[in-house]
Amino acid sequence: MTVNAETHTGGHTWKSLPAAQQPDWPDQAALREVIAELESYPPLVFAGECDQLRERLGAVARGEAFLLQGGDCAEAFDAVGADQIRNKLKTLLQMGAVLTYAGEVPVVKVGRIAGQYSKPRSKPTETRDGVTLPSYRGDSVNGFEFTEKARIPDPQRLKRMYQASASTLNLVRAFTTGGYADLRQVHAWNQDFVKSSPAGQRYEALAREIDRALNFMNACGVDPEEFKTVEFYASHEALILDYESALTRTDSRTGELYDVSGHMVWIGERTRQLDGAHVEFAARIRNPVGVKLGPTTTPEEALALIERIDPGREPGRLTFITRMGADKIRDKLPDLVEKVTASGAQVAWICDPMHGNTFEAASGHKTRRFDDVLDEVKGFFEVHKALGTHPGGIHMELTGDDVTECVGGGDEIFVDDLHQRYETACDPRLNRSQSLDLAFLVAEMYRDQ
Ligand SMILES: O=C[C@H](O)[C@H](O)COP(=O)(O)O
Ligand SMILES: C=C(OP(=O)(O)O)C(=O)O
Repeated sequence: MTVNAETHTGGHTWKSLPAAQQPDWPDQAALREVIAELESYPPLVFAGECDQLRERLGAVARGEAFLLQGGDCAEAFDAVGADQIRNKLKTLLQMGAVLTYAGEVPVVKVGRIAGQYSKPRSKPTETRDGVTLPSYRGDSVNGFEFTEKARIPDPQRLKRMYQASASTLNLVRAFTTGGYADLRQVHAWNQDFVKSSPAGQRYEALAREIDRALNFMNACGVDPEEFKTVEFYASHEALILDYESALTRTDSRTGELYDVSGHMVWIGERTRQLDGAHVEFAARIRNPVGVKLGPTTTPEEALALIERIDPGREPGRLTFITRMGADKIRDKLPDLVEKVTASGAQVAWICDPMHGNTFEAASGHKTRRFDDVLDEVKGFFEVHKALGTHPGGIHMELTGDDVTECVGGGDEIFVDDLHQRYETACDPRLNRSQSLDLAFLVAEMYRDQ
């Protein structure tokens, strides 16, 4: 990986195009200083790892693997402690074990982690009790606290984003390669959970089966190294382009540009304009790229996105993350999948059953019903089954903590419970029990497919 005068030129072509959802930084000179500093920082990931993930996602696109992508809606600078990171990872590892064992499919594990600090918003301002302030846009931009001072965009926060991402990634790497993610730990991941939750008990039964399978293999003299560590990748929305392009570097092996702020980045529903800066940025980097597709997406737009971002039609390069809403997916998805498939492109199709199913409860909490989330995933599987295409994975907002942000699930959360542990800075996440419930149900759907 080299950083030289040329490094960023190819990564700057977005600058002449309209960029949606960018902060209104009040001090441009301060922003320029921060960008220059970020440009001197070392990469957070290695370009070769991005290539490896692209290959893994190629298997997803070809129908040979399943993507589990999940984590916080918005990571927070004050939540980078070991317990919080371990809890998220543990939940994803447990979901991965369920999907691999019960779904009988290799699972590619990607966190919404170590960089998910920036949020696009529906409205630029928020009003409370007659006071109007700029909306919170993620810890990378401004503070969550509803005060004038906190809500002023501060570019120094971009450096904190880098530091928080680096610390998180460091711990994730330690956990996933240092023994914690060894498959023999399937019970340990569940220890604090087994007694308190039906999902935990169901998981324990599955973990016993995995144990028996491992013991059997061991008795046969097979003890694969692959079971001792886990391949785990980091992803986030590439929203704040000044940050992303400051971390875009020329790979010395290939001379190509990589956004080394994470392994995979995606473009959101609000920033996927074909003539916009985000698509231009994504087209220039070699990382695997995701694009969110909401219910208004036309097949022509999807095909144009493929032309821009994946002109070489390389499986794994482009992942379409559909987020239609449970009530729309069965209507809207078939045409997209059919026309994209007919074009010969091999994208990975992933279902985000969260963002199309948000509503405001009477208490004022933004929430989602577990049943709507499940229904969107069901619709996703139905559509792919009818078309003979591959339901490639799920993209979830979840946490390892026992929060009360989404209603329903086996260990049911009611609307009246929402206030108890509502901790998200933006959208509601499934808690650990709801996440595991969902993993079991998705594994069944996958096997039935
Ligand atoms: O996480 C996604 C978006 O940032 C979020 O859904 C926007 O929420 P808002 O409608 O409250 O702005
Ligand atoms: C903003 C997000 O989603 P979308 O772009 O689909 O609304 C998100 O996933 O954080």
